[in-house]
Amino acid sequence: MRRLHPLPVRKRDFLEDIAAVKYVSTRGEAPVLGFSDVLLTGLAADGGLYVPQTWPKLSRETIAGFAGRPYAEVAQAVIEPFVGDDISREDLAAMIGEAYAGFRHPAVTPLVQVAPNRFVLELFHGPTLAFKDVAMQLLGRLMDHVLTARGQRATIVGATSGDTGGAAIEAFRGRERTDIFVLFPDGRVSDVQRRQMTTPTEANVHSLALSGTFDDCQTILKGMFTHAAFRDRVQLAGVNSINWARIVAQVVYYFVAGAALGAPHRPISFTVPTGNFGDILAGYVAAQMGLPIERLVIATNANDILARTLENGAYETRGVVPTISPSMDIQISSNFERLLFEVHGRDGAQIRSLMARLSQSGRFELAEAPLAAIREGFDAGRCGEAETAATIERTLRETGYLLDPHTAIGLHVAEQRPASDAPMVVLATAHPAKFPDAVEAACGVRPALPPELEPMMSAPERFTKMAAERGEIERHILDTARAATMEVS
Ligand SMILES: Cc1ncc(COP(=O)(O)O)c(C=O)c1O
Ligand SMILES: N[C@@H](CCOP(=O)(O)O)C(=O)O
Repeated sequence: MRRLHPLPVRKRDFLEDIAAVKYVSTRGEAPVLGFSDVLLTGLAADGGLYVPQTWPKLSRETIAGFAGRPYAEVAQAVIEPFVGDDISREDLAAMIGEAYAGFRHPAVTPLVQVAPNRFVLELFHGPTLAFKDVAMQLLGRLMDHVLTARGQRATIVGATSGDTGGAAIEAFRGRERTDIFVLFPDGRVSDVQRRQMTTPTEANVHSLALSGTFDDCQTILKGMFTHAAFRDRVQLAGVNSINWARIVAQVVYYFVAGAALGAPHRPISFTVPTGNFGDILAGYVAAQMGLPIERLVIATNANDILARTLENGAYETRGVVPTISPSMDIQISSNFERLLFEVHGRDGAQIRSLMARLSQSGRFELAEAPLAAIREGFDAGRCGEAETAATIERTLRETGYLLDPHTAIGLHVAEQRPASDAPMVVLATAHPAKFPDAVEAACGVRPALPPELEPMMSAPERFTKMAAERGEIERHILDTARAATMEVS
């Protein structure tokens, strides 16, 4: 632990726009809320996702000034305009300082050069070795802060394809005001990921292994949020990237990397291993705030719905295929809805219509103009199983750098891109030690866990196996959650 004291707080006048931001739903029919309410609400009551009414802007001088500054200082400048007056500047600074003090690297998210003009942004130095920690360590503190101020409790439910679950449990374990339930697809996560969810002994932690895929877990979760009686009775809150606070915390590292590589004086490109579209959406937000981004490149595994959509304009779900990058085994990318909202002129009615078509027929077609608007900022590429393994092996052989399978997908897709003067940053979303079997099979090297995580590999596991059936899961939560208070229909 390096720093537990609040950071020195800078004056607000270095921001162009500090007005308190209000949030609207992508489906246009939920109440307009402030930051703290959005934080506790998760999914909007109309099934949409909250986005800020306007995008705060950072000046070029502010962005240039981020170069070489401590991570926590940049985080304060980027996050504060989204929080507004809901949380005091001093409290926010203290929470940011604490959230990143425990990271294993002093830079929090260091950049590593792997080729001329190509960099890996290591996002895995948090407690559970995944990029999720960057947002989740702050989210746990923010929620606790708001719940304490309001004298409330909450029941957190999260859906995970492997990493969100462990990071959320780590952030909320033992917290007095929350119970946390994590739904994960049984048999479809790595041993390390499963043990991060099943070995914590705190009474407020509940891991549920569902027979199904991540998409089943996420659909059940969204169903709970639109089941008003259940939602109210357990005081439901969410920690997936449907929660706007998750996205905001992930915007920070785009600015950190961009400024380190010369922004705003030159544009930067980012390739992002993508599943639920939260991480790359944070890049889009950074661009809206003023970071010059040349391209945002979506990298997918065989579950390539987003790559297909960019190719032919049809967003069409297919069955989830298990891969050696299990955290990206996702076909319904929740946060794509936030981008759809932007490219449809923020028209909630159009988003309701697209989402209704998706739930009725598993597909919708994008009109020409919104598709063109998406293609203006984003590219996409896919990487198969053999290419993922080959990228791990070749990168280790040629550079000595050991990739996890998700990051390997990003690097492979980045390598296929035409040459450009803009530096390319590949987001390294997980530490290779989370996927030791896949990494060893690819390159013969078995990455070791940091010593403090070793004991969990032989600790007893505790989890409940359940069918992917929302009613049964809701009953289980009602029986177990300490925040449940009244009858539900
Ligand atoms: C290791 C890893 N890489 C990439 C992703 C995809 O990120 P997102 O869901 O934000 O698109 C995930 C899961 O979210 C992940 O855990
Ligand atoms: N890949 C994620 C899936 C959930 O994504 P989230 O960012 O919406 O929480 C995981 O590892 O659980």
